Amino acid sequence: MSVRVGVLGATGAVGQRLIQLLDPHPEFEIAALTASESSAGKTYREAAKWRVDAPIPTDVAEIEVGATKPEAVPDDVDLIFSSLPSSVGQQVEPEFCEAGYVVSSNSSNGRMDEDVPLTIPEVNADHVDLIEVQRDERGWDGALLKNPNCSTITMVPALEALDRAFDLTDVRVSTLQAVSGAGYSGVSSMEIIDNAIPHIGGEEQKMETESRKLLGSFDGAEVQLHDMDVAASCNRIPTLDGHLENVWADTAEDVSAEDAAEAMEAVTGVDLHSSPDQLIKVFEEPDRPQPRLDRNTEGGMGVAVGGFRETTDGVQFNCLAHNTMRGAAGASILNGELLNKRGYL
Ligand SMILES: NC(=O)C1=CN([C@@H]2O[C@H](COP(=O)(O)OP(=O)(O)OC[C@H]3O[C@@H](n4cnc5c(N)ncnc54)[C@H](OP(=O)(O)O)[C@@H]3O)[C@@H](O)[C@H]2O)C=CC1
Ligand SMILES: N[C@@H](CC(=O)OP(=O)(O)O)C(=O)O
Repeated sequence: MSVRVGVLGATGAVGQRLIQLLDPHPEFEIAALTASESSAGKTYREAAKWRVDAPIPTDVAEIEVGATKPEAVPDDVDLIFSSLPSSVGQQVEPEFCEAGYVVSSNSSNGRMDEDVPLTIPEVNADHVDLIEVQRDERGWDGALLKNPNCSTITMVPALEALDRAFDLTDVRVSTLQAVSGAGYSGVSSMEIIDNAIPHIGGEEQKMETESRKLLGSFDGAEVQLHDMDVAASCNRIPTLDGHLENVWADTAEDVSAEDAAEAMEAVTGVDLHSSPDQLIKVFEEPDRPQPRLDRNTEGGMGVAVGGFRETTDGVQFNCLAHNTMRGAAGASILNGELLNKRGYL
């Protein structure tokens, strides 16, 4: 039997990706859509300025959009996906959890809260059980699970492979991020065409902290952050989708370029519908991965890496992932599948 799901922020850039991925999903059935007061009461077709490069699903198009509050969502909805602005998520996500809903959220609010699990199922699925601690502390029947920031998701699977084999000590990363990461009206064409912007508010700190939580260890009570040092520099460039990152990773154990590529190539997906068979695709060509050519690796749920070089204390490499698929909507859905499999719904 399929799980009835609701989507908060369903009309936005990430919300539309969620609809695209949920409509044909074998485990989930879309039962409720919400957005701001200005969209509430309209059909989804009227409320959403549909911008996905595939037709709007006809059955979803006729659903009436509700206000973003628990009373507007039917009680028989088992799982909520949230892609709200973080200032709105901060306020309403706890209200949904308190009302008994389990929420898989893409928004940045609360990601570093001590009792909120932050997961990439292929990397740290065990952290999901932090929900038990959360429920004890907050008295919720529902639960809140987060996926990380899109730039963080892009590098962490590769870092995890290196850490497991060679012990990471320091990570330095510089990003080239697509405009879709800022939302449809986030960066004006006059700002970004023929340009690069060396500032994305709050992004560097997210990469530096969320990566240490994801690679941290969970002992059943709390997550100890990984003790590696991470420093990031984030840049917006005029690509549409796909964040490309240049990473320098220092390790305690000796590592060659070949060893690093082999460790990453060996990473498989997990037994969840949206997890690819091979999580990390290694390119031999020195000029790959590239956003336009490689962002749809494994249907947008894979990570592409290449450009390996040995450095004095470790390796340098490049990595790329689709920021609204693996980096946002796909990540939330994968977390929803994890919640379902672990019996949290
Ligand atoms: N774009 C991306 O690649 C990524 C985005 N994110 C994060 O995901 C979240 C959504 O991003 P994105 O889809 O780009 O944002 P959009 O601005 O495109 O969409 C925001 C959504 O939230 C709704 N909304 C806005 N204000 C309110 C409110 N006061 N009450 C209820 N609903 C409201 C909007 O409804 P309405 O249409 O009615 O205004 C819309 O559905 C953000 O937290 C963002 O940081 C994370 C990773 C990647
Ligand atoms: N800041 C990211 C997208 C984003 O919204 O991230 P977060 O989920 O951490 O708010 C970008 O601009 O590409």
